[in-house]
Amino acid sequence: MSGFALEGIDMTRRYGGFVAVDKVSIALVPGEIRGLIGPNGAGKSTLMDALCGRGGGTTVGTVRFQGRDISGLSARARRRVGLARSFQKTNIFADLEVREQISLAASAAETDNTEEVIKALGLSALADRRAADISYGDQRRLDLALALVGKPSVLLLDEPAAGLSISESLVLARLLRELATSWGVTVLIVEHDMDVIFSISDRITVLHLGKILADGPGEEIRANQEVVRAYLGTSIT
Ligand SMILES: Nc1ncnc2c1ncn2[C@@H]1O[C@H](COP(=O)(O)OP(=O)(O)OP(=O)(O)O)[C@@H](O)[C@H]1O
Repeated sequence: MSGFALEGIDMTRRYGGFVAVDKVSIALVPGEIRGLIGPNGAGKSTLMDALCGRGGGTTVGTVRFQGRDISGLSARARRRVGLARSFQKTNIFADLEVREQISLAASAAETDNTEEVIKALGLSALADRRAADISYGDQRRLDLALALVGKPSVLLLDEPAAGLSISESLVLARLLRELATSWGVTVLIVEHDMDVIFSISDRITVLHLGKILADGPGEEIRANQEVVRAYLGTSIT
């Protein structure tokens, strides 16, 4: 056993002749929240896809989940062992009620912790409302609920705070932090909101042009001049 919750070793993904992710290795310790940042097109979503077995292109590399090589498993089988993924675009069905959607996701994941997820995500008061009728911030929380059905031990989150106001983003960040602690979930999160990333990540990995540019605790990343030049610019101090 490696002791890691999730490891990607020498992960490469090509789309035709284009290398979107180039020999990237990443290892998450159980319970950590890892931020994954970098400029547009750096390969962040592609790396998540490669880890969870989704998307097109050709993937090379090894994915280990709690020490077990899962590189040969389909995305569905990886979900079943406990590796969940959420997407930039919301996955919810506008016409279904909140509880119905979570329950549907639960039966697809062959589990039934609908009520537990509703409670943990603070969705009880909205459970009987159609997704179309709740606020965008609540819809993003529902998205997170769908990914958390079945209590996956590793969660890959792609821009969960996209489109949220600063205060909504920070509420979501706090919720994630609490869930990571109380449920022991390990999280890899891609997010362009640097307040969210720096406030919740135990460690941050920076991708640039498909490769790892830096990896370390937040304060180290903020002080890294290469990272500042490639991504953070002067927007963060
Ligand atoms: N299905 C695909 N076919 C061809 N090229 C792709 C495909 N998916 C992604 N790419 C390319 O791979 C590169 C990495 O894309 P990716 O979406 O992973 O970047 P990202 O860091 O997540 O960017 P963003 O922050 O804008 O979401 C980009 O140049 C993108 O155009």
